[in-house]
Amino acid sequence: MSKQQLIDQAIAIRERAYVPYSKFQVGAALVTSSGKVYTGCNIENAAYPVTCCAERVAIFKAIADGETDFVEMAVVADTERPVPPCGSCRQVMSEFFPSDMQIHLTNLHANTMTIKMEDLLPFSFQKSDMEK
Ligand SMILES: O=c1ccn([C@H]2C[C@H](O)[C@@H](CO)O2)c(=O)[nH]1
Ligand SMILES: [Zn+2]
Repeated sequence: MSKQQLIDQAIAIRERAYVPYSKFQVGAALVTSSGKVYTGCNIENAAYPVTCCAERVAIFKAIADGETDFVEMAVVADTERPVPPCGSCRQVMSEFFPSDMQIHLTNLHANTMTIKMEDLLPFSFQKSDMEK
């Protein structure tokens, strides 16, 4: 699975976004250590805050399927710059992704930025912070 193949999967699933409110489609594709790819699109709701972002849909699909080890992710939206994940998604990513995991953020013009988890959410609250 090349970086471009992963981005292509994110672009494809983006078409399934349920976005009657924002009309802003986002797609994500997540690779597990077992080599599987889990994809996600954003799913909105009439009660706006209930919306789930594409990144979390992909992560939660994988977790529910028993996959907990992740190696790479791609996220795409029709943005001017590579799409920046929201704060809630960054926190969920930091729960499951290794600090050196690479996340490819891109747009429909192939402007791509690859960033490590620890740089996407530095000084993040972790499970270990609750253990003295
Ligand atoms: O990285 C992002 C940013 C936004 N959204 C979604 C949430 C909402 O449906 C719409 C507008 O915020 O885009 C994502 O899925 N991922
Ligand atoms: Zn988000």
